[in-house]
Amino acid sequence: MAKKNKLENISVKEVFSRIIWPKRGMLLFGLVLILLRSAATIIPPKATQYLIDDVVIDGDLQELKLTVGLIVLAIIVQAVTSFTLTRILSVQAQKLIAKLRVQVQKKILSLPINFFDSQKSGALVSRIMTDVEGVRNLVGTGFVQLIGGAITAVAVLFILINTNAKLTALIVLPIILFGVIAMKAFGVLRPEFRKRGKLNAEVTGRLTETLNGVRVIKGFGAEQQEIKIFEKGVDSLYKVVKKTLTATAFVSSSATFLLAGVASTSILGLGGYYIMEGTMTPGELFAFIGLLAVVVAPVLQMSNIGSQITEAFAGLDRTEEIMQTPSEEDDTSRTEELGIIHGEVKFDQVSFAYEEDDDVIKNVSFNAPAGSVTALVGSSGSGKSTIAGLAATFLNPREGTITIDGTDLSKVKLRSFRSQLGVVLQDDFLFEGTIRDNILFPRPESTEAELQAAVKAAYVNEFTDRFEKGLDTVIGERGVKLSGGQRQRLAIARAILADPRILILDEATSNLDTESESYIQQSLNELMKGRTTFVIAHRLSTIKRADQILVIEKGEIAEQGTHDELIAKEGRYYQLYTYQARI
Ligand SMILES: Nc1ncnc2c1ncn2[C@@H]1O[C@H](COP(=O)(O)OP(=O)(O)OP(=O)(O)O)[C@@H](O)[C@H]1O
Repeated sequence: MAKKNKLENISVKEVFSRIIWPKRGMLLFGLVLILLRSAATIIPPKATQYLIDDVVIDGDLQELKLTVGLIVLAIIVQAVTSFTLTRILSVQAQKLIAKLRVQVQKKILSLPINFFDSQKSGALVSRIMTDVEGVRNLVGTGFVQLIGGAITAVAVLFILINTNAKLTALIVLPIILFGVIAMKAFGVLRPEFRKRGKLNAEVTGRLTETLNGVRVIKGFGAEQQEIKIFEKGVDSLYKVVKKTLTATAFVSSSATFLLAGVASTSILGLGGYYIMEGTMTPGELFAFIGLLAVVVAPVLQMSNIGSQITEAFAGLDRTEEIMQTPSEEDDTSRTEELGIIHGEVKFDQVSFAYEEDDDVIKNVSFNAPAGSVTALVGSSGSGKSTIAGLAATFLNPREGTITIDGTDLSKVKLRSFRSQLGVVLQDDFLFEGTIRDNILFPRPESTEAELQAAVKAAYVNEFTDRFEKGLDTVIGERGVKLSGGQRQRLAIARAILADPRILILDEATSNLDTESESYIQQSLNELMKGRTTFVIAHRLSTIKRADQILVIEKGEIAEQGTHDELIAKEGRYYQLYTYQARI
């Protein structure tokens, strides 16, 4: 079951051990570069002090050249270290983002079907692509700058105390005040950043649905409705972003006001007075102000980085929520590895509920011998898809057992079962690519001969032969559009190639012309041959050739038998058969 939106904060310790520690070598190198850069930033003010107080006064031309040379060198070191730092750390951060995206996508694909029922696909896309981006602030320049900045600030503070303790005291108070403001602001920011991630996912999710459903929206002239919903979503997103911007701006401007404003003007005033008094040289004051900038710059930077890191944590909180959701395979009771199966499926008093205490399948028992075809018929909402979902292990019984060749399906390792399962659904999933890729996708390692055999068995070549590029024709948004019947045959070819022992078939209801219909029937016959098939049947021809028909009513088996038996019985099936043209 998907964990209900209860967000646990990911702890600093966890982030440290999982994200920062593995990159320690590179981060340490980054730190060394930062310290080197900091040392280089201290040189110009100190050298200038020497220049003003000694070199110029002494008129020593040689020393003047040397001092200016040293300043130039320091500036070059600053430039080179800054470049290397950004280059190395940012690239590493992007590498980590790529890795995390892969992990999150893998995890999401491992989650049970009911997780997807409760999530918008667009929202999941945003979780995979956007939520992990924040880590660039942890591994990128952010974290290292935070540490490096703090070390530099403390070191320079010592130099300042050494130069003039009283003046230094003047700047400590505003720095502490700023620290308090920043901490408060970050506390406010984290939930807001998290909310932003959630809203972003929601808006993206709805947008994806809108674009996918554009035919229905236009068909009902409902564009205005969608525009309003999107506007509302975007507006909430904007409001949250505004709030985070306000908090971040408040932090940076209070830093500018307290540190650059209050601290530096007081120093200018008091320092000027000291010069008049003769207790400080102009060079010392100049150096002091220059060094003050070296202290203030990382503190200012820290305020920015602080919010970036807060953002990173918020994103990781959301990623963590996904990573903590139990995967299908996490079920510790799934220990049995299935070998090659015959395919006998038995339902023994199976009940199932989507919502607690509301059984949609009640006490269903039947036996599907290996290689037999079981047709599920019944009115809409009676539970046909749910039974098929149970047989496919997409759902697990609440009560009762389903066995495969006598092994309890709920104890079986999913991979060992699903590798022998095939599903062909209504309006089956085809992706943009060639027809060949679409058929090969469950079994990419198949040989050309196997592929050709599947293509023939499903009568796909009947239409691909007419395409100039045959099986290599691109289909989808930017390629050839296939008709409903052609799509179905392609999906059938895919299933034939996969050669499953158990087949779940949700027959498409679309009306096809007689020629297409006959191709589909023949390819379905080919597909079902020798496989245990559960078919949610809409074609009379499929139902007639089924070994058994289960008539499902309100989650129960109302009748069971072959077509002839059930017609002779003149019960529910007979009614459905005679009153409805299609079942
Ligand atoms: N994911 C779900 N969450 C909650 N309830 C569901 C879910 N899927 C189906 N149901 C409910 O379970 C019942 C059986 O649905 P099911 O899809 O199995 O019926 P069906 O016979 O396949 O219907 P149809 O022929 O219309 O596809 C219905 O009442 C439906 O509303």
